[in-house]
Amino acid sequence: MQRLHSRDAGFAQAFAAVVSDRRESDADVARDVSAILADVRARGDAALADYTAKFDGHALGDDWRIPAETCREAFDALDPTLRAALELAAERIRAYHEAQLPEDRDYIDAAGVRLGAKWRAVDGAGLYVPGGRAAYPSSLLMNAIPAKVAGVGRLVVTTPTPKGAINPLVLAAAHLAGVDEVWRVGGAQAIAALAYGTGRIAPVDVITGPGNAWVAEAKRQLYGVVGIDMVAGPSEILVIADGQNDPQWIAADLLSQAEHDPAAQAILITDDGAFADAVAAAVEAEIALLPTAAVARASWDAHGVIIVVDTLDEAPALANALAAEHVEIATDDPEALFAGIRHAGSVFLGRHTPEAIGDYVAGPNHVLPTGRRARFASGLSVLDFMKRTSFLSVSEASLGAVGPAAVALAEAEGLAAHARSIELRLGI
Ligand SMILES: NC(=O)c1ccc[n+]([C@@H]2O[C@H](COP(=O)([O-])OP(=O)(O)OC[C@H]3O[C@@H](n4cnc5c(N)ncnc54)[C@H](O)[C@@H]3O)[C@@H](O)[C@H]2O)c1
Ligand SMILES: N[C@H](CO)Cc1c[nH]c[nH+]1
Ligand SMILES: [Zn+2]
Repeated sequence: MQRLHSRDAGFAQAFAAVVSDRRESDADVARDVSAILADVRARGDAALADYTAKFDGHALGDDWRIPAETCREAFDALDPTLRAALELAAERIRAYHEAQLPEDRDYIDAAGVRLGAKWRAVDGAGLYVPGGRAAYPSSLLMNAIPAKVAGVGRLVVTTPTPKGAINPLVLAAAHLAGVDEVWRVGGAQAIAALAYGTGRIAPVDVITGPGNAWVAEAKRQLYGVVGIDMVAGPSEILVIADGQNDPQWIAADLLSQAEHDPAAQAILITDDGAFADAVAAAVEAEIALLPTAAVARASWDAHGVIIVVDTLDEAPALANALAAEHVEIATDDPEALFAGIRHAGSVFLGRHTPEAIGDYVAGPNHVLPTGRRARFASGLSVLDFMKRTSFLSVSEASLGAVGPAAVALAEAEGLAAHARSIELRLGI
């Protein structure tokens, strides 16, 4: 962990280095991913099986696809408390995303031209559910429920099953969310299979979901062959906290994201130096209690940052430069700082809103842009599974009103056939 003070000489340079920290994807990852994508495109299922053996330690036999029946059985066998938790999460995620459904437009403008747009779902969506270091039934719900709400016809999940171990809660979530296909493949190779198709897996139109550096880079490289939601890579949290917080709570919040991945990042901004010390000590005490200590330790040591500022008024500008996936504001009046936050995947307001509540049950999507992409991207939504087709209808009268201007522009562009197609109808 590195500790900075905004008053120190050299802070601007040190902070710039934090902002440009390339945790997610370096040249090696990009090169390895492009080789994997090319190989899956060329060799299909054989390449998928090879990479699954290499990275997941699992030999695919006749068990590539998990039958719907197995998912239903996993759901039926759930412990009642876990089943209720999954159902609560699903209900809340569904309600939040139903409110995102866009409305078609159809109207006649002042010139008498009928104009509008129709929203339609994609035919097939590939939903990446991470599974390398942890299993993510919550990410299955976060992917599949918006896709269902959008009206996608075919929902295809890919998820790695390291050493062949299948997480039953992921299967139960697939049943609950109405997923059509579950394939036991992960990593860049799974993204390639979804984009190009293989002998077994038919291609999809859009790929969504989070993953580690290889998954995120594969989606980035394949954009254009398929649609993607955004690049949702290793998790990040920025906590802005005054000295009135319990240091243990804040330490736990920082570690909640550090434990995802050695490439994850947790940052604290505070205006209280003694509180910064207390949080640093609490992180050490909390890490010792975690079964995920090794990953959390690697992330905190390599990418953790504590920044002490003179006043929290400095925090929004720093937060906007970081454009973090998650921003927690733990103060009495979080709205005051929230007003200045322009770039963040999701913001958690107040001392009783830990980021982890958003990971599971709050309702907004936890698939969020990382690596400063919140400057231009948003969290996964129903709209990522839909596209808009515009339409127009021009009557003889309204062609008379707007047609001559189009003819003038076509002639100015030197495109005579364009001009004629309008002029002939105008009888010119
Ligand atoms: N941004 C978000 O919205 C969000 C949400 C949830 C999780 N996450 C992130 O998802 C990630 C989950 O990562 P994970 O590793 O547990 O699961 P994962 O499924 O994303 O990755 C596992 C796969 O990575 C591939 N891989 C691992 N090492 C490789 C190597 N050296 N070369 C090529 N491929 C390799 C393997 O194919 C393996 O199957 C974490 O980074 C977590 O922070 C992000
Ligand atoms: N924090 C992750 C997004 O960065 C989502 C998640 C799923 N399960 C636990 N956490
Ligand atoms: Zn999380």
